[in-house]
Amino acid sequence: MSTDSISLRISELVSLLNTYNYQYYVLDNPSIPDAEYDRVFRELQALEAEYPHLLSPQSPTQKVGGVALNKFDQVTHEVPMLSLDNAMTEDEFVAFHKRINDRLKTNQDFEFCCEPKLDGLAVSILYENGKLVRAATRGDGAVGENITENVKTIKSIPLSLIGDNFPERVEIRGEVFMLLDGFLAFNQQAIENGTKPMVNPRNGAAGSLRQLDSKISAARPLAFYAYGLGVVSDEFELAESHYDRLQQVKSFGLPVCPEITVAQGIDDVLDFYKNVSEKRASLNYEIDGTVLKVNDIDLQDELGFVARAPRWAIAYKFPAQEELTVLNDVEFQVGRTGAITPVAKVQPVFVGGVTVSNATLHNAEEIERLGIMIGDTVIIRRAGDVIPQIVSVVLDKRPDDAKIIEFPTTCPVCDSQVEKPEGEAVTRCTAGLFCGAQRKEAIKHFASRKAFDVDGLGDKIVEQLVDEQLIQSPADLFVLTEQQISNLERMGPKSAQNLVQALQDSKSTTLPKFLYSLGIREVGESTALNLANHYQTLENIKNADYDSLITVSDVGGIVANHILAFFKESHNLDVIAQLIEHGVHWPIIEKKQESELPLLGLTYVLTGSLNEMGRTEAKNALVSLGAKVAGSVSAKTHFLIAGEKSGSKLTKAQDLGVPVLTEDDMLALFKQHGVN
Ligand SMILES: NC(=O)c1ccc[n+]([C@@H]2O[C@H](COP(=O)([O-])OP(=O)(O)OC[C@H]3O[C@@H](n4cnc5c(N)ncnc54)[C@H](O)[C@@H]3O)[C@@H](O)[C@H]2O)c1
Ligand SMILES: [Zn+2]
Repeated sequence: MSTDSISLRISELVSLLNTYNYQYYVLDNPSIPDAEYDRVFRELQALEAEYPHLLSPQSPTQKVGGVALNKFDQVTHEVPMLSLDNAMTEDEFVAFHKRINDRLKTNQDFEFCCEPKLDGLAVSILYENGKLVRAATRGDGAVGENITENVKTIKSIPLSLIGDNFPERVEIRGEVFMLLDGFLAFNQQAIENGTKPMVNPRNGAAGSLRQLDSKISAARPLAFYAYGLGVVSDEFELAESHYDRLQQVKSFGLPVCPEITVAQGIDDVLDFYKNVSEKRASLNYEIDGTVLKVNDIDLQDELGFVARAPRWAIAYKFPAQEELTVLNDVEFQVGRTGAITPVAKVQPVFVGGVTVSNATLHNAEEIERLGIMIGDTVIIRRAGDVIPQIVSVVLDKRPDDAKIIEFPTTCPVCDSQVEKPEGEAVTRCTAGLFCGAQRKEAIKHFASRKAFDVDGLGDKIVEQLVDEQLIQSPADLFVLTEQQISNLERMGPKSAQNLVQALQDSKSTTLPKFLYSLGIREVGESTALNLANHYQTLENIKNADYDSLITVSDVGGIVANHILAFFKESHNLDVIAQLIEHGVHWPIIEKKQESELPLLGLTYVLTGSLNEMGRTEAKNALVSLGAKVAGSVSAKTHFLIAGEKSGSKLTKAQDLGVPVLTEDDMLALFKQHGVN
């Protein structure tokens, strides 16, 4: 490369880093992952090292990134707040260790204070006579922003130091970070409210702290750990090691990260790194590596500083959890309950310790929220064992031929209609009985105890039958031969004969059971019973429209739409027709007169355990008498039936003055109306 092209590349890199720094430090809204930033940074560092005459003192490699915004008062740091050099690999850490060993001309193994690298932002907090008087951000290292009022709202930071053994004037430095549970809750709420979620906890913390209105900071889940000192009054006697100084800071009343330990030599440090990386997923805050500091303060002083970082410390980072990649395509997978999930097919990339080529896009709303298109450069995240996610799109890198992602209008597995009920995020295939993706679940449900109750047809057998392609829908069960069944694993001629007999026997059923067996979404046993009582025949139910369906007890708008979608799908109707053709039948239901529904208009709630009958049985009996059975007690509840060990529902009923019946009262009621 000619010097010209090198200096051109250097100025390109400088301008890129300046842009990234601006997005990260000023806007608290980075457009690329840290790993990409670090690569660009290192490329620049390497070029500057090779061509020192091209190194400018204005280069981002010579400065602490960040600026103090004018909207805040400025604070000049009495001792500059620096950054840290970093090591990405064990070799780089070992090289760092050798460098300081050479510099100190020792060959001994000195101590390191080993700390997690907290992923938040550095803050300086000044106490005078034990009172918090000022807090500031790092800014450009020399001048930071006065954020005293915001810092005062952080619960783990004391407004007054404790005890009486602290310096008259002391500046504590540490990291403000966001607690993960609070971060997740905040983002979930933001998505529900249609407001902008935080990109990650680090930027969430920075954005929350750099607010003019301290009420906003106060409402965010921020916390603080101290990891160092700035100015300290001369008279105060500080300990001689970094670790002991942190213990002093702790005795002043400031929190210090409990994971911090002292290690002797390289091997112990590497153990610490390994232990913390294993613990990482279980911590309630994000860390992106370890910070390893020469423990002895005299040695620290001997080593001193370079332009932007101390020589006596290094950030040994974990492999990146966020990386850049390209979205090549989107595939749509159908889950076992019919949910259609878009899966991002990305350019394979090493992230979170493994090579990733797929990431979930969740649903249509997520695609819209991200504004993502095929061909986009995206930030992908893989943390711990969590399925890789697409975090955001790098809009600057969108190619001209980027393609819109089309959500399928029919099921990619069985080509049936899909539905996406209003207000729901999930799109589903409506062919519950027919769809290949849903086959196993649909047939297991069909054969289950409360449905067709086929003796000997457990989940394992259903799976084998489907895997062997002996059945494709519940209707195929009834044409299975003993021969076919006896060839299955753990099945002999005798059990095959029994199973065929059990299938024959199950053909005689009831309309509520039949309806329930179909596995229509959200049509449980009691809804099926209500539908059967209301319409008497399957034909009537198939022909019912929305307005009619919602008049049925227990059926709301959502359930009505599921029922309509189910019977609109011709594949489902085919399976039903086959079932009937194979001899499935049920007795005609006599329409009950209103006089035969003595509990019409009454709402019951069941709680606690019953001795004489199951809860479902009791519920069905109540429904057959016209009652509505609700899941929770409210002012609209007429009676609570409380079995043994009743808990909060009983208390609530008593509070609301809802009459409470015992199991015996209930049995008496059933007896009175001829139900047993
Ligand atoms: N994505 C982007 O666009 C973008 C832009 C700029 C910077 N960055 C990221 O920020 C990094 C540079 O930021 P930086 O200069 O703050 O350096 P740094 O974050 O790599 O290291 C210095 C900082 O570490 C923090 N820290 C956490 N735990 C600590 C501990 N126990 N002891 C001491 N310090 C601790 C302090 O805040 C300190 O200021 C880059 O490497 C990159 O990862 C990303
Ligand atoms: Zn399907």
